[in-house]
Amino acid sequence: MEGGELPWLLVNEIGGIRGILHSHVPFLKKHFHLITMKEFLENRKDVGKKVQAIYLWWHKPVIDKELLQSLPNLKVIANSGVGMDHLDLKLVASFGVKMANAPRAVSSSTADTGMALLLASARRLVEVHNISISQSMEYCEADILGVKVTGATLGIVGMGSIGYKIALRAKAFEMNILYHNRTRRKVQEEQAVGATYCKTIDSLLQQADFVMLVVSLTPQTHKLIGKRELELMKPTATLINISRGAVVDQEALVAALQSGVIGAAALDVTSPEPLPRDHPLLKLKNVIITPHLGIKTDKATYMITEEAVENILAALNGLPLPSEVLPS
Ligand SMILES: O=C(O)C(=O)CO
Repeated sequence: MEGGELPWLLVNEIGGIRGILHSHVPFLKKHFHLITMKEFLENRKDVGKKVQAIYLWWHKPVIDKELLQSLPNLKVIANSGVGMDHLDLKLVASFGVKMANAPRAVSSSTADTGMALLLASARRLVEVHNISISQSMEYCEADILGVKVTGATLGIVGMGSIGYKIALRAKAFEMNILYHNRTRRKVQEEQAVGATYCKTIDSLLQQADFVMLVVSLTPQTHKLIGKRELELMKPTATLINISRGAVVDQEALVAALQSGVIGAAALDVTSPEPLPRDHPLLKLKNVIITPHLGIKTDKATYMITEEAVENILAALNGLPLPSEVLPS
């Protein structure tokens, strides 16, 4: 690829499972000269000097010391999502490289995914769909009673922009909303969505019919929900995870679901992703698993690319990045 005066942007690949979407390429090409990892690896020395930015799509390419050392003019890495747990922020910053995520583009679609899982689990949509398309016509008589969402209590763990959008949606479903967050939201913000702050996660777990995990994965939230926490939940409660698989102790979750410690789980994220085909979670009737659907809508993914471009251009022009992420 030849690229006039445009800055060089490295992406993992174009298309494929871990590649940027074909439909985003014309927009990216307006601003950058695109280089794939394959092209970079074929001519590491010449290409490496030219790359000024990386756009990470679904956590790829992997950013390690070796790659950073091969890109002496790299200024910025933009991530196609909000979670940055796949990046060693301190390492990247030590190379003088700025980082940005895409919170504006992500929050609504991820909140929709959370609500979709809540509703699908409550009304056992996957189970009844499977019965409906099976040969058996006796499904009307089957004992498939769901959980009433209206009036039920939702506990949101993590009240950032995604958590708050979930609360907005849950309010429309007339749910009682509890939340736990490192810092309490302003009273006006709580009132706007009718959410009550729980100082401890334990009290939220004890009261909620649905617990929705929306925290970032950090050393503090790793296995935040383990055996003890699951045992605090109601035996009828549903755990919904749209954050990261490692926020939950998965072995403890399997045991809790098998023994009726909790009622059900709906998981958009697991550890690892995807789960091995023989994993016990895949065999449980009271579990719904989606493949990290998160932001995946046409509009949201396009907005993510727009947000990434905005951040990259700001960094290359020496301006403040709209969604800069700093190492903590
Ligand atoms: O934004 C992210 O990090 C996501 O995982 C969205 O699902």
